[in-house]
Order: sequence, then C-alpha cells, then structure tokens
Amino acid sequence: MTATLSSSEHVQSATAVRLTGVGKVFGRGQRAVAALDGVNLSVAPGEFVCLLGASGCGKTTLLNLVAGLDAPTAGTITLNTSRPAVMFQEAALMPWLTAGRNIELPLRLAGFGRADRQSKVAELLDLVRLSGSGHKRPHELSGGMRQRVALARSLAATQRVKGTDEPALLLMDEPFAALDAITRDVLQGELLRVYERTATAVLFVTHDVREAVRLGQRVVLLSSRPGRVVQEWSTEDVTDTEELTEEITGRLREVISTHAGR
Ligand SMILES: Nc1ncnc2c1ncn2[C@@H]1O[C@H](COP(=O)(O)OP(=O)(O)OP(=O)(O)O)[C@@H](O)[C@H]1O
Repeated sequence: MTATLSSSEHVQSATAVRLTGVGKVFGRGQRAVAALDGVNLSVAPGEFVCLLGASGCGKTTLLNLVAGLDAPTAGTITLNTSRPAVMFQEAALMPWLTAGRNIELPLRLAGFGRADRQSKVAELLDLVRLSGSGHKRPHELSGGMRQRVALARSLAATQRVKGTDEPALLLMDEPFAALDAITRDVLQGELLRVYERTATAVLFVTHDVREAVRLGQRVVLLSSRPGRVVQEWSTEDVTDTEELTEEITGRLREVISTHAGR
C-alpha cells in the first residue's frame, strides 16, 4: 500500500491521503445532518495542507474520518501512510506523567525498546525546545509548552519500529486556537521549523485565514455545511501574502453568506 517514490511519475502521482467523493451524514430521517458531501482532496507525502472553513462546516468530521475515528457514509479514503497521528485544540496530556513520559507513551505502544525510547524522547524534546522540561508534569507547564509536548507526542506517534519507508501524516485540529495571540504566533513558527525538519505530511484544520496562509503550502476552502471543497490556493511563489489573505477572506465571507441565506 506504501507509495514508492522511485520515478518522477510516481512522485507526481503519490499521495499520503486521498479522499474521493467523501460524504458523511449523521443520524437518519428528519434528524439527519449532512456534514460533508462529495469531498475530493489529496495530500502529497510531506505536503502541508490547511483546511479552512467556517464553524460547523465539517472540518473536524473530515479529520476524524481520515484518522479512522469514524467512517464515511459515502466515498473512499485511501491512506498511503502509517497510522495518522492527531493533535487537538487541547493538549490532552496524561496529568500524572511527566512531559517526557507523555512523549514516550506512543513509542512504548509502538514497541520501541527502552534505549530507543529514551533517545527518541530526548530528540523530540530538543526538537520542540523543551530539553530542560522533560521531567515536569503538565500542570507545571504553560499552555504553549503543553502544546509543544502534544506536538512532540504526535510526532512520536508517527514513528514506527519497522517500515520507516511509509510516509507519516499528522492531523491537526485547530491546535493553537486556545492560545493567546503571541504564543500562537510563536508556536506557528515552531511548527514550521519542526515541519521542515521532518518528512511528515500535515493536514491542518483552522478557521483563521492568516494562519492557513502562513502555514500551508496549499489552502483548501470548505463550503458551509455540508462541507465540500469550493476552492484551493497554492501559497508557494506567493510574494504578497496580505493580498492572498484578503482574497481568501473575501471568498470565505461569500461562502458563509451563501449559507446564511439558505
Ligand atoms: N456525532 C455527531 N452527531 C450529529 N451531528 C454531528 C456529529 N458530529 C458533528 N456533527 C454535526 O456536523 C456538522 C459539522 O461538525 P464539525 O464539528 O465537523 O464542524 P467544524 O467545521 O469542525 O466546526 P468548528 O470549526 O466549530 O469546530 C455540525 O453541524 C455538527 O453539529
């Protein structure tokens, strides 16, 4: 199932994840809620894609489907990666474990030996600039530091004892939304730095256009419920990010007002 990046044709056609005609309806009959409808989307190995949409358009539903936490009612999802790691708005760390032990947990579950776990934890703590805080428990850390631990734990969850040729996929559901503006700004920069040092594909959900343009190589706009892809933009080679941010914001407003008029 793993994509082999052995020729340029493969490189172009390889996907970490592909959604084809994906739909999701919750409930039945008169109470049925169509959250997603005919979503077509793919993310290439190592690509950073931001999924943007108004509140309630189905972004979290889509991430849950890709994560395998729920099943689509229509269409198919093809994963060519190891099991995706998920990071949420709340760090959801184990409060009784130190930062280091929290990061170690997925490595333990994946079957890494003790020495390997210790060196990987040290590496990941260093990657998220928390080398001196591995012994601290979550309540001793700031909100931003807790999200750094959560990021390191998510990256740990993408590690495999064998089969390292499988590309990794990180699913992020508004991970910085609960942080103050300055911390959010710092963590966005940190995420980009970490992303550049790993080969992980990222599908990042946000309703913040500026965040999407700053982080994503591609920004994909979902319509209001039922969510479907209405437009996408590449941010690569864009010199004027303000102009792009304004253009996407305008399109997002249109999408929201279309929905409000229904
Ligand atoms: N388990 C469920 N049962 C019924 N309806 C659901 C369920 N989960 C989500 N929905 C509905 O599906 C729609 C999409 O929800 P979802 O949480 O995916 O949106 P979202 O874009 O992530 O929103 P937000 O940005 O506010 O987090 C909403 O109308 C929501 O009420």
